[in-house]
Amino acid sequence: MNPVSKFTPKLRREKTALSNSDLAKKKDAVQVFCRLRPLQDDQESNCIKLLSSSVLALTTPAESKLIRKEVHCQFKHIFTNYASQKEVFDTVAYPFLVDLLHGKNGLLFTYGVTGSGKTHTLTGDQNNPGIMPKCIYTIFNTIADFQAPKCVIKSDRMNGFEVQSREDAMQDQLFILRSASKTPGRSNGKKLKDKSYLNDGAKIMDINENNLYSVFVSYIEIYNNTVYDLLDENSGKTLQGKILREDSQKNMYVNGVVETEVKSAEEAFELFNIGQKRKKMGNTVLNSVSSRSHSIFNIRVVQFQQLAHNEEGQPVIPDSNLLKVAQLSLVDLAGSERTNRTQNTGQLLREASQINNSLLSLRTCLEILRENQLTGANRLVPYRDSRLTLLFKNYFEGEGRVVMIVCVNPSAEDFEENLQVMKFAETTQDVKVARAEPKFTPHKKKIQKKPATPFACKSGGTFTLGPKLPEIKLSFNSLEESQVALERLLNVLKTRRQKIKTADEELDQKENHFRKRLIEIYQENILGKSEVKSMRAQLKKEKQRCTNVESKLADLESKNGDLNMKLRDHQGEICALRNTIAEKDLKINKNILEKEKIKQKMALQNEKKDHELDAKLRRQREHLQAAMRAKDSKIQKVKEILEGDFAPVVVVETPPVQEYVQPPETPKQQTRRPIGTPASRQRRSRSAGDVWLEHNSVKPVPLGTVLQPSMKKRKSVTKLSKASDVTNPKQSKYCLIAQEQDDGGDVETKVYKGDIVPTCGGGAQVIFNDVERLRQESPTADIK
Ligand SMILES: Nc1ncnc2c1ncn2[C@@H]1O[C@H](COP(=O)(O)OP(=O)(O)OP(=O)(O)O)[C@@H](O)[C@H]1O
Repeated sequence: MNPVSKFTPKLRREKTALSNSDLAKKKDAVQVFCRLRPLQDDQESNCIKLLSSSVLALTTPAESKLIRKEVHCQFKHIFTNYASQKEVFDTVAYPFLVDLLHGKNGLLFTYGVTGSGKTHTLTGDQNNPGIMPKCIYTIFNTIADFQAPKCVIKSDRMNGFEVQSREDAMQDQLFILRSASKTPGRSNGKKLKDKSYLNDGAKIMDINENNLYSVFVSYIEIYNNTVYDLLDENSGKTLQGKILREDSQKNMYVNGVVETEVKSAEEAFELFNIGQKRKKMGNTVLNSVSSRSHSIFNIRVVQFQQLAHNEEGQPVIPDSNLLKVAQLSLVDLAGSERTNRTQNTGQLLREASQINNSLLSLRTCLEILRENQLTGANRLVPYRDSRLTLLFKNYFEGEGRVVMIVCVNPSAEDFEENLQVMKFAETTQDVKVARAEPKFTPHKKKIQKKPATPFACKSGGTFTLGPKLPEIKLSFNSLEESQVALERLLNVLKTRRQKIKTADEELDQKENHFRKRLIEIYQENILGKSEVKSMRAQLKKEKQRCTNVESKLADLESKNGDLNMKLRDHQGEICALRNTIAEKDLKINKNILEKEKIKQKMALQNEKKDHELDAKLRRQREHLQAAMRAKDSKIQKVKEILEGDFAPVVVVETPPVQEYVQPPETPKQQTRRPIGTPASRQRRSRSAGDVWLEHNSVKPVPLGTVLQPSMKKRKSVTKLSKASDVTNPKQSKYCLIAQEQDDGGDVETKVYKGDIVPTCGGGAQVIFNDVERLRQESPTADIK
């Protein structure tokens, strides 16, 4: 049975009128909610303080290097870390569903730092379902009794919907069943209850019960600024990028996106799970299951008024133009990341930079929108900077309600990122978007009606010329009977003629209608042809542009190649020059080293010479001093001899002074020439061992050397005051120790040694036969 449209296109004109005047007046600010997630660890420090149910304070953590401050942020409502998924759904998403089932669009997106709970809020898990599963359940709980037959409404993959005949719908249903049984992963929503979520039975109360509803879902992701269809079965393992297009009503849509009709929540979840498996996820330091792309789960509800049922009890379906279409986009944005915290590298780092770029574009667009609205400026909003903003362009320009949930991890570690998130939230709240109005399908495509057979009668039976011709039996016997038969024949012929005339008229009418239709088709064909022609021209232009760009690219590439060659040459030259420089540097360094060595050598030689000269000088000086001292001591001794009452002392001539004089080992008397020694004096007996008379005139500086005068038995005196000091017959040896210290601290010790020889007068005389000299140089003398 072909569907018959019972509507006039009036409603459409009403909609256009609304969009021009009323929409411009009714504007609502974007609603921004905040949801705090629980801290992972109770010990973690918190940077967020709740001041009321809509205001929070963000405080700089003590360990931060930033100046300490408290930033206050206001939201439509703040959900604390204790808030349940139901509370979030009831407050944020429920109003969206009311709108959706009344034909109004909506965009709900979660925004926040990675790991702040965006996916948890939007999807949740089986026991704790988030906004998406709750929305799906609520829709099906509500429209359970008002669902349109499957496949009667069909997506045209160009953002529009078309109405199918029941036969086509049946065929499509069969096709779906067959392909579902062939595809191992698909179970047509029947066996997937175990993968489902908890249904709390929520419903929307005031829907239009005269309408029938069809629900369609699509699931896309924007990864590295490319749009992918997560439900595209034909792409194989690698998803193909999709392009964004504008439909006739300037709505952005993903060209060729798979939009599947679902008849139960489970079917929707099955598709969501299929898409979820294809979604790009990553394991980062901050979240083990981190979304690396922005994912968009679209729910579209198509509704139409059910005016009548046909003889078979099937609803009569209206024209495609009168379908009311509304869309709810649930967007899970990838988390903003600071690379120094996530420590991402390679692919993850590239992804993060793309994520941050697209979020930055979103922020820029909203900032410019706000500026335009606040100042009346007309700055171009750069929606085209990223696929994310381009896709949602219509929402920000008044295609529906926009709500953002800012997810926040209150951990002090997230402070700096949270600060940025709060700034963005502030900007977003100031943006106003036109209030959503019910939308009708943007596509005008009508179903193909089968052309009526010109000769078919309305009842659908075969064409007859009317009642059968009566049998005529003419008889000359009964003229009356013949007359009646002829009249009956005449009547039948008249009826037939009338019928033929009516058929002729009908035929003419149909012919006219057919001709008219033919002309229409011809005109459409001409229009189509001219459209094709203009598109071909455009394509040609584009191709030409492409060729130009390609040739430019080739030029640039060859130039680039030349430049690279030159660069390589220059690099080679630079390398050679560097090598030469390095060699020269090496030589210079060698020369410097040699010079340094020569200098050191010369300095050493100079020093040596200086030392030698010094030593020579010192020796000469000492020699002179010694000579002087010898003279002095001679004079002194002569004096003492003259003054004393003991025998005159014979002084041994001092040997020439040396640097260091070792005490003589062998009998020195043999080598020394005694001066003035009395020839025949008796020497004291030495059988009992020599006893030394040690004469220390002053307190001597302790020698502290191994060279000590060898005196086994000794008697020490500091002064010879009496003659008996010398004449004691036990003493046979005399030793005089004298010390001198010069200005430089050098000490010179002299040990004069001699034999005590008794004199004939009963006195004694000392015959000096040896002198030992020990010079001790002060270690600091050289430094001076
Ligand atoms: N309100 C909450 N209550 C309980 N657990 C939460 C809440 N919010 C988040 N979580 C948990 O925190 C973890 C990270 O959350 P989620 O994956 O939702 O972060 P995300 O913002 O989507 O991160 P990304 O941007 O990296 O994808 C998950 O294990 C999630 O269960």
